[in-house]
Amino acid sequence: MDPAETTTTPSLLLLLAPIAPTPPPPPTLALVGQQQEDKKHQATEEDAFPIKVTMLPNKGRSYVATRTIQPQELIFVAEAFGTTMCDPWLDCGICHYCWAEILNHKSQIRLPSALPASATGTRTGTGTERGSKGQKGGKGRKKETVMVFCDETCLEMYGPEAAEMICRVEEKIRRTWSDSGSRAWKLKMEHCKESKATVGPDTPSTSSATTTTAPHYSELIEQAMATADTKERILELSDTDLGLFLDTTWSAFDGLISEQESWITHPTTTTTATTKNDHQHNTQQHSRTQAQCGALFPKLAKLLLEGNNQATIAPKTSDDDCETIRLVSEILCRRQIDMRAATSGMMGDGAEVRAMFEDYCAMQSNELILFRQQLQEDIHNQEEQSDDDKQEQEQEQEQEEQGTQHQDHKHSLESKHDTNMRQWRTLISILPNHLLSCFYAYLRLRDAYFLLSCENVATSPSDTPSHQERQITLSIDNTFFRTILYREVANSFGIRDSSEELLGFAVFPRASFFNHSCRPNIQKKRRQSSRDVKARQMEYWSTGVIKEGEECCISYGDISTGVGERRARSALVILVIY
Ligand SMILES: C[S@@+](CC[C@H](N)C(=O)[O-])C[C@H]1O[C@@H](n2cnc3c(N)ncnc32)[C@H](O)[C@@H]1O
Repeated sequence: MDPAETTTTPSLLLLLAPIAPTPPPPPTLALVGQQQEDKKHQATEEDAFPIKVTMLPNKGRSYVATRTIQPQELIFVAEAFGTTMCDPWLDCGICHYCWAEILNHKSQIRLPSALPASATGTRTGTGTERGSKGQKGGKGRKKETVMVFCDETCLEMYGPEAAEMICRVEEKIRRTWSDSGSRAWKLKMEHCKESKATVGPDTPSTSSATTTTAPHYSELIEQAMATADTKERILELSDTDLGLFLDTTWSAFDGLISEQESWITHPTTTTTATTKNDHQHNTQQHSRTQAQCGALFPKLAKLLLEGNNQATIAPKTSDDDCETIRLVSEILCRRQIDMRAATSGMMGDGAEVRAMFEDYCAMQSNELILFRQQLQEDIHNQEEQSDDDKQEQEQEQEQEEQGTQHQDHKHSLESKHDTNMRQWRTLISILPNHLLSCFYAYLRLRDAYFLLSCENVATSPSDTPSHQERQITLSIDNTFFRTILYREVANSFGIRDSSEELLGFAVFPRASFFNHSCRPNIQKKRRQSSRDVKARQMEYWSTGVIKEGEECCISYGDISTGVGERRARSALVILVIY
């Protein structure tokens, strides 16, 4: 974003309902430091933006005062970039945009996820009494996936296309994964024993036809195992090496999923199957229906993520997963909408209050720290196992090793694919359980996006041009997913209502450079007014005099508050806003 634009464009939000005092608009995070330097030479001291980002020893980046800040000064306003509502509140009269309670308003907008493909946007329904907060969790989940908004203003601010897409993603996930047990679909993996058999309508039936340029997942698995092959060795890796190890492992997982997707995208597939016993080549024709595609991923998850003795992976999509998935989807939607607006030069007012995806990416990632913490916990839990368990495990391990040796003997008969899967299982057995849960959430997300993209391809010709213009298509790879996930866990704020009920989480990139202090000199305050778009914004006020050069800190609240509230955030600091 052009810094000049951030200081000259008036904020729509501020114009609509200004509050006093109005602070100077904050610049884009990435430009904060530079802009403050520039401002020093232009503005009087009182006008100068009062804080800048500085590196502090052992604390990383932090906001410090660029001048004396008086008590009760409004430092800046930030708007949530990504939000996610806790599952019980999804259809309980809380506006998804401004978080206001809208029980008594009659203009709720409901967005059934099963919109016809030709729908031009949203369906406006009449507000109903159902969905009061009192119903929270009481009557179970309704079949309809909805997002409710105070009125069209809130919906428009949120983005109707984003809301629609998020509903569709969620419904896909819940439908596809809920009855996985009843489906009887055989994975291609079970048929195709050639490690690199390529799929496609015109693919010759030989494994040498592979055209992949990226390393095959088997190479990536080998690469990861060569870096570290036990939990303890992983813990010894430097930050750089651990980063590479995680990149490689996630890319291997991506490769395994992509192989399945490429198989589905070509409805008539010719594969070469080499059986263990007679090495005969069989050509099989497969036709994939939507239902079959939908059934593939739960099977894939079972195949890929089973085998870790310690794994406690939920067989169904959990509410926690859905919260994470909604947040990731919202951020991806917002990114696409912003990119479109930037391309068309229509960023609109309020751009200086709003954060952009680049601001989100500038936040601190907690991936490495979280990984190490979880691995240490896993090791600690393992050590606490009773001697009996250990003995049992040793026996199992012995048998496994014997089996492995036996398998090695039979290596010439074993397919390359079986070997790959064995290696993959060995790799995931040394990963923390929490990472496997992340793999699950990622798989669910990719699955939903993939199925939706199949639907879009099938239905888009009948769409109106205006709908196509606004339509969002989501796709994700592991890098994007991790960028979003591990920044969110380190930086999200819990959003609470007046009775301190946790409604959901939101990320305010502008506020992400505030470090924690038990004696904070900055206080955060959510704009509360009902049906006011500003309710999605956060204000940061000084609590007393802050001298030039002094660090500006907020209180992250009771650190233990967040633990257990959300699996994805376990063991992390949760910023709590009242
Ligand atoms: C919201 S971010 C704050 C900005 C962060 N320092 C950065 O460089 O992006 C939260 C992270 O900052 C660090 N942090 C926050 N408060 C701290 C403190 N009082 N002492 C040391 N580190 C702190 C921790 O790494 C924490 O996970």
